[in-house]
Amino acid sequence: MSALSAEHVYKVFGRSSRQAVEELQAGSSREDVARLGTAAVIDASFDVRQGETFVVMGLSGSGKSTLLRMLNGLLPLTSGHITIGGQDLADLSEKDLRTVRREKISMVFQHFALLPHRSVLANAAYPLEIQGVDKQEREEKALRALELTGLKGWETSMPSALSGGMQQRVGLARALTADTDILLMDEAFSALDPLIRRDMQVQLLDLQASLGKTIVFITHDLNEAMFLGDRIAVMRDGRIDQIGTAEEILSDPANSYVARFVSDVDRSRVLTAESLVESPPVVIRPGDGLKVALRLLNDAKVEGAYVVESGTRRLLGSVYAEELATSLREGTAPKEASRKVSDGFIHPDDSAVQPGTTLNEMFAASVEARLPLAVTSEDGIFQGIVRRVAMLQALAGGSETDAAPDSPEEVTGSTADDQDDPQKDGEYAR
Ligand SMILES: Nc1ncnc2c1ncn2[C@@H]1O[C@H](COP(=O)(O)OP(=O)(O)OP(=O)(O)O)[C@@H](O)[C@H]1O
Repeated sequence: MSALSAEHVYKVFGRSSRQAVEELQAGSSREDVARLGTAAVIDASFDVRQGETFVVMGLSGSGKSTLLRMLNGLLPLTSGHITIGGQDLADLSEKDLRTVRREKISMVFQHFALLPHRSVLANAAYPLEIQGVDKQEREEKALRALELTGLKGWETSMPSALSGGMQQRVGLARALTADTDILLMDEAFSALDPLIRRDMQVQLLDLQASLGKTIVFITHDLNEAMFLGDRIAVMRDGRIDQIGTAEEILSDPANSYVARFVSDVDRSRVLTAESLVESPPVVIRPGDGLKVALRLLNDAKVEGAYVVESGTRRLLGSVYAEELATSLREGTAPKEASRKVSDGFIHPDDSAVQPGTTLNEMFAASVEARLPLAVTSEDGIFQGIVRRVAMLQALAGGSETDAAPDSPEEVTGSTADDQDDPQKDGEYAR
Protein backbone atom coordinates (compact mmCIF):
# COMPACT_ATOMS: atom_id res chain seq x y z
CA MET A 1 0.00 0.00 0.00
CA SER A 2 1.20 3.45 -0.68
CA ALA A 3 2.06 5.38 2.45
CA LEU A 4 2.29 8.69 0.74
CA SER A 5 1.49 9.81 -2.75
CA ALA A 6 1.69 12.85 -4.95
CA GLU A 7 -0.61 13.21 -7.91
CA HIS A 8 0.06 15.88 -10.53
CA VAL A 9 1.44 18.25 -7.92
CA TYR A 10 2.31 21.81 -8.96
CA LYS A 11 3.75 24.65 -6.94
CA VAL A 12 4.17 28.03 -8.51
CA PHE A 13 5.36 30.96 -6.39
CA GLY A 14 3.90 34.22 -7.63
CA ARG A 15 0.69 36.14 -7.91
CA SER A 16 -0.61 34.43 -11.05
CA SER A 17 0.20 30.93 -9.95
CA ARG A 18 -3.06 29.32 -11.10
CA GLN A 19 -2.74 30.77 -14.55
CA ALA A 20 0.86 29.57 -14.66
CA VAL A 21 -0.29 26.03 -13.84
CA GLU A 22 -2.92 26.15 -16.56
CA GLU A 23 -0.31 27.21 -19.08
CA LEU A 24 2.10 24.52 -17.86
CA GLN A 25 -0.65 21.93 -18.19
CA ALA A 26 -1.24 23.14 -21.72
CA GLY A 27 2.39 22.51 -22.56
CA SER A 28 4.19 25.75 -21.72
CA SER A 29 7.69 25.54 -20.34
CA ARG A 30 8.92 26.85 -17.02
CA GLU A 31 10.55 29.77 -18.84
CA ASP A 32 7.31 30.54 -20.72
CA VAL A 33 5.47 31.04 -17.44
CA ALA A 34 8.28 32.87 -15.64
CA ARG A 35 6.37 36.16 -16.10
CA LEU A 36 3.59 34.67 -13.94
CA GLY A 37 5.73 33.17 -11.21
CA THR A 38 8.45 30.67 -10.31
CA ALA A 39 7.37 27.15 -11.14
CA ALA A 40 9.17 25.28 -8.37
CA VAL A 41 7.41 21.93 -8.78
CA ILE A 42 5.77 20.89 -12.04
CA ASP A 43 3.45 17.92 -12.39
CA ALA A 44 5.07 15.66 -9.78
CA SER A 45 3.44 12.25 -9.39
CA PHE A 46 4.70 9.29 -7.37
CA ASP A 47 3.69 6.74 -4.78
CA VAL A 48 5.92 6.00 -1.82
CA ARG A 49 5.32 2.50 -0.56
CA GLN A 50 5.07 1.54 3.07
CA GLY A 51 8.57 0.80 4.38
CA GLU A 52 10.29 2.23 1.32
CA THR A 53 13.18 4.68 1.27
CA PHE A 54 12.28 7.07 -1.54
CA VAL A 55 15.00 9.53 -2.43
CA VAL A 56 14.32 12.81 -4.21
CA MET A 57 17.53 13.87 -5.87
CA GLY A 58 18.34 16.99 -7.81
CA LEU A 59 20.64 19.97 -8.00
CA SER A 60 20.09 23.12 -6.04
CA GLY A 61 16.93 24.88 -7.16
CA SER A 62 15.39 21.79 -8.75
CA GLY A 63 12.42 21.94 -6.36
CA LYS A 64 13.23 19.26 -3.78
CA SER A 65 12.62 21.35 -0.65
CA THR A 66 9.44 22.82 -2.05
CA LEU A 67 8.18 19.31 -2.75
CA LEU A 68 9.09 18.17 0.75
CA ARG A 69 7.33 21.11 2.36
CA MET A 70 4.20 20.21 0.44
CA LEU A 71 4.51 16.56 1.53
CA ASN A 72 4.41 17.54 5.17
CA GLY A 73 1.56 19.96 4.65
CA LEU A 74 3.60 23.08 5.44
CA LEU A 75 3.13 24.56 2.01
CA PRO A 76 -0.18 24.59 0.12
CA LEU A 77 -0.19 23.11 -3.38
CA THR A 78 -1.04 25.28 -6.35
CA SER A 79 -2.62 22.23 -7.96
CA GLY A 80 -2.76 18.45 -7.50
CA HIS A 81 -3.12 16.13 -4.54
CA ILE A 82 -0.95 14.79 -1.78
CA THR A 83 -2.29 11.91 0.25
CA ILE A 84 -0.88 10.39 3.39
CA GLY A 85 -2.24 7.01 4.42
CA GLY A 86 -5.01 7.57 1.90
CA GLN A 87 -5.99 10.99 3.31
CA ASP A 88 -5.86 13.96 0.96
CA LEU A 89 -4.09 16.74 2.86
CA ALA A 90 -6.26 19.33 1.10
CA ASP A 91 -9.36 17.86 2.73
CA LEU A 92 -8.04 18.37 6.26
CA SER A 93 -8.73 21.30 8.54
CA GLU A 94 -5.73 23.16 9.99
CA LYS A 95 -6.23 21.28 13.22
CA ASP A 96 -6.40 17.85 11.57
CA LEU A 97 -3.42 18.71 9.44
CA ARG A 98 -1.43 19.48 12.59
CA THR A 99 -2.49 16.14 14.04
CA VAL A 100 -1.39 14.29 10.90
CA ARG A 101 1.93 16.12 10.99
CA ARG A 102 2.47 15.30 14.63
CA GLU A 103 1.37 11.71 14.57
CA LYS A 104 2.38 10.51 11.14
CA ILE A 105 5.39 12.53 10.03
CA SER A 106 8.79 13.33 11.54
CA MET A 107 11.36 15.62 10.00
CA VAL A 108 15.15 15.42 10.11
CA PHE A 109 16.86 18.58 8.93
CA GLN A 110 20.30 19.37 7.60
CA HIS A 111 21.13 21.69 10.47
CA PHE A 112 19.88 19.43 13.22
CA ALA A 113 17.61 22.09 14.74
CA LEU A 114 18.39 20.97 18.29
CA LEU A 115 17.38 22.99 21.33
CA PRO A 116 20.76 24.30 22.55
CA HIS A 117 19.89 24.65 26.22
CA ARG A 118 18.37 21.22 26.62
CA SER A 119 20.16 17.96 27.23
CA VAL A 120 20.49 15.30 24.57
CA LEU A 121 17.77 13.31 26.30
CA ALA A 122 15.40 16.27 26.49
CA ASN A 123 16.02 17.00 22.82
CA ALA A 124 15.28 13.42 21.85
CA ALA A 125 12.15 13.42 24.02
CA TYR A 126 10.90 16.74 22.68
CA PRO A 127 8.30 15.47 20.14
CA LEU A 128 6.55 13.57 22.93
CA GLU A 129 6.79 16.54 25.25
CA ILE A 130 4.80 18.67 22.84
CA GLN A 131 2.29 15.85 22.55
CA GLY A 132 1.83 16.07 26.32
CA VAL A 133 3.20 12.60 27.04
CA ASP A 134 4.30 12.28 30.65
CA LYS A 135 7.94 12.64 31.53
CA GLN A 136 8.72 9.05 32.42
CA GLU A 137 7.22 7.59 29.29
CA ARG A 138 8.78 10.12 26.94
CA GLU A 139 12.21 9.68 28.51
CA GLU A 140 11.96 5.91 28.24
CA LYS A 141 11.12 6.19 24.56
CA ALA A 142 13.83 8.80 24.00
CA LEU A 143 16.40 6.57 25.71
CA ARG A 144 15.49 3.72 23.42
CA ALA A 145 15.83 5.99 20.37
CA LEU A 146 19.20 7.27 21.59
CA GLU A 147 20.34 3.71 22.03
CA LEU A 148 19.25 2.89 18.47
CA THR A 149 21.28 5.79 17.11
CA GLY A 150 24.37 4.90 19.11
CA LEU A 151 24.16 7.68 21.71
CA LYS A 152 23.79 5.66 24.87
CA GLY A 153 25.78 7.36 27.60
CA TRP A 154 25.36 10.88 26.16
CA GLU A 155 21.89 11.54 27.58
CA THR A 156 22.90 14.30 29.98
CA SER A 157 25.29 16.09 27.60
CA MET A 158 24.35 19.35 25.95
CA PRO A 159 24.23 19.45 22.13
CA SER A 160 27.21 21.83 21.96
CA ALA A 161 29.41 19.12 23.50
CA LEU A 162 28.68 16.81 20.57
CA SER A 163 30.32 16.55 17.16
CA GLY A 164 28.25 17.30 14.05
CA GLY A 165 27.69 13.60 13.39
CA MET A 166 26.51 13.03 16.94
CA GLN A 167 24.21 16.04 16.80
CA GLN A 168 22.63 14.59 13.70
CA ARG A 169 22.18 11.32 15.55
CA VAL A 170 20.24 13.27 18.15
CA GLY A 171 18.14 14.71 15.31
CA LEU A 172 17.50 11.19 14.07
CA ALA A 173 16.76 9.92 17.58
CA ARG A 174 14.29 12.75 18.02
CA ALA A 175 12.51 11.68 14.86
CA LEU A 176 12.47 8.06 16.02
CA THR A 177 11.13 8.96 19.46
CA ALA A 178 8.02 10.36 17.84
CA ASP A 179 7.54 6.89 16.35
CA THR A 180 5.78 8.15 13.25
CA ASP A 181 5.44 5.93 10.21
CA ILE A 182 6.93 8.52 7.90
CA LEU A 183 10.32 10.21 8.14
CA LEU A 184 11.06 13.16 5.91
CA MET A 185 14.78 13.82 5.76
CA ASP A 186 15.89 17.08 4.15
CA GLU A 187 19.58 16.93 3.17
CA ALA A 188 19.93 15.33 6.59
CA PHE A 189 23.55 14.26 6.15
CA SER A 190 24.77 17.00 3.81
CA ALA A 191 26.48 19.06 6.51
CA LEU A 192 28.57 16.14 7.74
CA ASP A 193 32.15 15.20 6.86
CA PRO A 194 32.29 12.49 4.20
CA LEU A 195 33.35 9.65 6.52
CA ILE A 196 30.80 10.52 9.18
CA ARG A 197 28.25 10.95 6.47
CA ARG A 198 28.89 7.43 5.23
CA ASP A 199 28.59 6.14 8.82
CA MET A 200 25.22 7.83 9.13
CA GLN A 201 24.05 6.40 5.81
CA VAL A 202 25.04 2.90 6.91
CA GLN A 203 23.32 3.43 10.23
CA LEU A 204 20.16 4.62 8.53
CA LEU A 205 20.12 1.50 6.35
CA ASP A 206 20.62 -0.64 9.46
CA LEU A 207 17.86 1.13 11.33
CA GLN A 208 15.60 0.93 8.36
CA ALA A 209 16.13 -2.82 8.08
CA SER A 210 14.66 -3.27 11.54
CA LEU A 211 12.22 -0.35 11.76
CA GLY A 212 10.77 -0.38 8.26
CA LYS A 213 9.79 3.30 8.25
CA THR A 214 8.60 5.05 5.15
CA ILE A 215 11.36 7.52 4.38
CA VAL A 216 11.48 10.36 1.91
CA PHE A 217 15.08 11.48 1.75
CA ILE A 218 16.09 14.64 -0.07
CA THR A 219 19.62 14.97 -1.34
CA HIS A 220 21.66 16.63 -4.07
CA ASP A 221 24.24 13.85 -3.82
CA LEU A 222 23.77 11.10 -6.36
CA ASN A 223 26.00 8.59 -4.61
CA GLU A 224 24.03 9.10 -1.41
CA ALA A 225 20.80 8.70 -3.36
CA MET A 226 22.00 5.48 -4.91
CA PHE A 227 23.26 4.14 -1.59
CA LEU A 228 20.11 4.84 0.38
CA GLY A 229 17.23 4.78 -2.02
CA ASP A 230 15.01 1.83 -2.76
CA ARG A 231 13.85 4.13 -5.52
CA ILE A 232 15.06 7.52 -6.61
CA ALA A 233 13.21 10.40 -8.22
CA VAL A 234 15.55 12.57 -10.26
CA MET A 235 14.36 16.19 -10.32
CA ARG A 236 15.39 18.88 -12.72
CA ASP A 237 13.97 22.41 -13.01
CA GLY A 238 10.87 21.46 -11.05
CA ARG A 239 10.08 18.28 -12.95
CA ILE A 240 10.73 14.66 -12.10
CA ASP A 241 12.76 13.30 -14.99
CA GLN A 242 12.82 9.70 -13.85
CA ILE A 243 11.79 7.46 -10.99
CA GLY A 244 13.50 4.13 -10.60
CA THR A 245 15.88 1.98 -8.64
CA ALA A 246 19.55 2.95 -8.70
CA GLU A 247 20.16 0.16 -11.18
CA GLU A 248 17.34 1.19 -13.46
CA ILE A 249 18.54 4.77 -13.52
CA LEU A 250 22.12 3.74 -14.17
CA SER A 251 21.42 1.17 -16.80
CA ASP A 252 18.48 2.86 -18.48
CA PRO A 253 18.57 6.63 -17.93
CA ALA A 254 15.38 8.36 -19.10
CA ASN A 255 17.18 11.08 -21.01
CA SER A 256 20.57 12.58 -21.72
CA TYR A 257 20.39 14.81 -18.64
CA VAL A 258 20.00 11.84 -16.33
CA ALA A 259 22.64 9.94 -18.30
CA ARG A 260 25.12 12.80 -17.85
CA PHE A 261 24.18 13.11 -14.22
CA VAL A 262 24.87 9.48 -13.47
CA SER A 263 27.97 9.25 -15.62
CA ASP A 264 30.38 9.66 -12.73
CA VAL A 265 28.64 7.40 -10.28
CA ASP A 266 30.70 4.56 -8.92
CA ARG A 267 28.83 1.94 -10.91
CA SER A 268 30.74 -0.92 -9.39
CA ARG A 269 29.02 -0.32 -6.06
CA VAL A 270 25.56 0.09 -7.47
CA LEU A 271 25.10 -2.40 -10.27
CA THR A 272 24.38 -5.94 -9.17
CA ALA A 273 24.33 -9.38 -10.69
CA GLU A 274 20.58 -9.10 -11.10
CA SER A 275 20.87 -6.61 -13.94
CA LEU A 276 23.64 -8.54 -15.72
CA VAL A 277 22.43 -12.10 -15.45
CA GLU A 278 21.72 -13.91 -18.70
CA SER A 279 20.92 -17.46 -19.68
CA PRO A 280 23.99 -19.55 -20.40
CA PRO A 281 24.69 -20.96 -23.85
CA VAL A 282 24.49 -24.45 -22.43
CA VAL A 283 23.51 -26.17 -19.20
CA ILE A 284 24.52 -29.74 -18.39
CA ARG A 285 22.30 -32.14 -16.45
CA PRO A 286 23.86 -34.61 -14.01
CA GLY A 287 22.29 -37.50 -15.91
CA ASP A 288 23.81 -36.48 -19.27
CA GLY A 289 26.23 -38.99 -20.74
CA LEU A 290 29.82 -37.83 -21.24
CA LYS A 291 29.50 -37.84 -25.01
CA VAL A 292 26.29 -35.85 -24.99
CA ALA A 293 27.75 -33.32 -22.57
CA LEU A 294 30.91 -32.96 -24.61
CA ARG A 295 28.94 -32.42 -27.79
CA LEU A 296 26.81 -29.75 -26.10
CA LEU A 297 29.92 -27.93 -24.89
CA ASN A 298 31.60 -28.16 -28.28
CA ASP A 299 28.50 -27.02 -30.12
CA ALA A 300 28.27 -24.00 -27.84
CA LYS A 301 32.03 -23.41 -28.25
CA VAL A 302 32.61 -23.15 -24.50
CA GLU A 303 35.30 -24.76 -22.40
CA GLY A 304 32.90 -25.71 -19.65
CA ALA A 305 29.41 -25.21 -18.28
CA TYR A 306 27.37 -25.41 -15.14
CA VAL A 307 25.63 -28.57 -14.07
CA VAL A 308 22.12 -27.93 -12.90
CA GLU A 309 19.80 -30.49 -11.36
CA SER A 310 16.77 -31.20 -13.51
CA GLY A 311 13.52 -30.00 -12.01
CA THR A 312 14.89 -28.19 -8.95
CA ARG A 313 17.49 -26.20 -10.96
CA ARG A 314 19.89 -26.44 -8.08
CA LEU A 315 23.43 -25.61 -9.09
CA LEU A 316 25.61 -28.69 -8.63
CA GLY A 317 28.91 -27.40 -10.01
CA SER A 318 30.71 -27.24 -13.33
CA VAL A 319 32.12 -29.61 -15.93
CA TYR A 320 34.92 -29.02 -18.44
CA ALA A 321 35.11 -30.21 -22.03
CA GLU A 322 38.79 -31.03 -21.75
CA GLU A 323 38.25 -33.49 -18.88
CA LEU A 324 35.32 -35.16 -20.59
CA ALA A 325 37.30 -35.50 -23.82
CA THR A 326 40.34 -36.92 -22.03
CA SER A 327 38.24 -39.44 -20.21
CA LEU A 328 36.46 -40.51 -23.36
CA ARG A 329 39.76 -40.76 -25.24
CA GLU A 330 41.64 -42.66 -22.58
CA GLY A 331 38.95 -44.83 -21.09
CA THR A 332 37.74 -48.13 -22.35
CA ALA A 333 35.14 -47.24 -24.89
CA PRO A 334 32.06 -49.25 -23.85
CA LYS A 335 32.40 -48.38 -20.17
CA GLU A 336 33.16 -44.71 -20.76
CA ALA A 337 30.29 -44.33 -23.17
CA SER A 338 27.80 -45.23 -20.46
CA ARG A 339 29.30 -42.93 -17.86
CA LYS A 340 27.42 -39.83 -16.81
CA VAL A 341 28.70 -36.42 -15.81
CA SER A 342 27.56 -37.11 -12.28
CA ASP A 343 30.20 -39.84 -12.03
CA GLY A 344 32.98 -37.71 -10.66
CA PHE A 345 33.19 -34.99 -13.33
CA ILE A 346 31.39 -32.23 -11.48
CA HIS A 347 33.59 -29.61 -9.83
CA PRO A 348 31.98 -27.87 -6.90
CA ASP A 349 31.44 -24.19 -7.58
CA ASP A 350 32.49 -21.78 -4.90
CA SER A 351 32.40 -18.58 -6.91
CA ALA A 352 28.64 -18.40 -7.42
CA VAL A 353 27.18 -14.99 -6.66
CA GLN A 354 23.69 -13.91 -5.72
CA PRO A 355 21.39 -11.45 -7.49
CA GLY A 356 22.29 -8.70 -5.00
CA THR A 357 26.06 -9.12 -5.36
CA THR A 358 27.61 -5.86 -6.57
CA LEU A 359 29.82 -5.51 -9.60
CA ASN A 360 32.72 -4.82 -7.28
CA GLU A 361 32.26 -8.11 -5.49
CA MET A 362 31.68 -9.92 -8.76
CA PHE A 363 35.05 -8.80 -10.08
CA ALA A 364 36.66 -10.17 -6.93
CA ALA A 365 34.80 -13.45 -7.32
CA SER A 366 35.66 -13.77 -11.00
CA VAL A 367 39.43 -13.51 -10.55
CA GLU A 368 39.85 -17.23 -9.98
CA ALA A 369 36.80 -18.40 -11.90
CA ARG A 370 37.27 -20.38 -15.13
CA LEU A 371 33.68 -19.87 -16.26
CA PRO A 372 31.39 -16.86 -16.31
CA LEU A 373 30.07 -16.43 -12.77
CA ALA A 374 27.03 -18.46 -11.87
CA VAL A 375 24.20 -16.58 -10.22
CA THR A 376 22.13 -18.50 -7.70
CA SER A 377 19.37 -17.60 -5.33
CA GLU A 378 20.14 -17.81 -1.62
CA ASP A 379 19.06 -21.42 -1.58
CA GLY A 380 21.34 -22.36 -4.45
CA ILE A 381 18.88 -22.31 -7.32
CA PHE A 382 20.61 -21.50 -10.59
CA GLN A 383 19.49 -18.21 -12.15
CA GLY A 384 21.99 -17.82 -14.98
CA ILE A 385 25.45 -16.49 -15.61
CA VAL A 386 27.26 -13.17 -15.68
CA ARG A 387 29.98 -12.91 -18.27
CA ARG A 388 33.10 -10.90 -17.61
CA VAL A 389 32.65 -8.88 -20.80
CA ALA A 390 29.18 -7.85 -19.57
CA MET A 391 30.71 -6.77 -16.28
CA LEU A 392 33.33 -4.68 -18.05
CA GLN A 393 30.73 -3.10 -20.31
CA ALA A 394 28.50 -2.30 -17.36
CA LEU A 395 31.40 -0.71 -15.53
CA ALA A 396 32.16 1.45 -18.54
CA GLY A 397 28.55 2.57 -18.72
CA GLY A 398 27.50 0.60 -21.80
CA SER A 399 24.44 -1.53 -22.07
CA GLU A 400 25.19 -5.08 -21.12
CA THR A 401 23.17 -6.38 -24.02
CA ASP A 402 25.50 -4.54 -26.40
CA ALA A 403 28.24 -6.57 -24.83
CA ALA A 404 26.87 -9.88 -25.93
CA PRO A 405 28.63 -10.82 -29.17
CA ASP A 406 26.78 -14.09 -29.30
CA SER A 407 23.69 -13.91 -27.22
CA PRO A 408 22.35 -17.14 -25.76
CA GLU A 409 19.42 -16.95 -28.14
CA GLU A 410 21.73 -17.13 -31.11
CA VAL A 411 23.64 -20.05 -29.76
CA THR A 412 20.92 -22.09 -28.18
CA GLY A 413 17.53 -20.74 -29.09
CA SER A 414 16.72 -20.39 -25.41
CA THR A 415 15.77 -17.12 -23.80
CA ALA A 416 15.75 -15.87 -20.26
CA ASP A 417 11.98 -16.34 -20.29
CA ASP A 418 12.44 -20.03 -20.86
CA GLN A 419 13.91 -20.27 -17.40
CA ASP A 420 10.61 -19.31 -15.88
CA ASP A 421 8.69 -21.76 -17.97
CA PRO A 422 8.67 -25.20 -16.41
CA GLN A 423 7.27 -26.61 -19.65
CA LYS A 424 10.53 -25.83 -21.32
CA ASP A 425 12.66 -27.35 -18.63
CA GLY A 426 13.60 -30.29 -20.82
CA GLU A 427 15.13 -28.16 -23.55
CA TYR A 428 16.41 -25.48 -21.23
CA ALA A 429 19.35 -23.73 -22.78
CA ARG A 430 19.99 -26.30 -25.41
N1 LIG B 1 9.13 31.04 -1.05
C1 LIG B 1 9.56 31.12 -2.30
N2 LIG B 1 9.23 32.16 -3.08
C2 LIG B 1 9.66 32.22 -4.36
N3 LIG B 1 10.42 31.30 -4.96
C3 LIG B 1 10.78 30.24 -4.24
C4 LIG B 1 10.38 30.08 -2.87
N4 LIG B 1 10.90 28.91 -2.42
C5 LIG B 1 11.59 28.36 -3.45
N5 LIG B 1 11.52 29.14 -4.53
C6 LIG B 1 12.11 28.87 -5.84
O1 LIG B 1 11.66 27.61 -6.27
C7 LIG B 1 12.69 26.91 -6.94
C8 LIG B 1 12.93 25.58 -6.27
O2 LIG B 1 13.51 25.81 -4.99
P1 LIG B 1 13.77 24.66 -3.91
O3 LIG B 1 14.33 25.33 -2.70
O4 LIG B 1 12.56 23.85 -3.76
O5 LIG B 1 14.89 23.81 -4.63
P2 LIG B 1 15.88 22.77 -4.01
O6 LIG B 1 16.06 21.74 -5.03
O7 LIG B 1 15.40 22.37 -2.67
O8 LIG B 1 17.20 23.60 -3.87
P3 LIG B 1 18.18 23.72 -2.60
O9 LIG B 1 18.85 22.41 -2.49
O10 LIG B 1 19.09 24.84 -2.99
O11 LIG B 1 17.29 24.07 -1.44
C9 LIG B 1 13.91 27.82 -6.94
O12 LIG B 1 13.94 28.50 -8.16
C10 LIG B 1 13.61 28.75 -5.79
O13 LIG B 1 14.22 29.99 -6.00
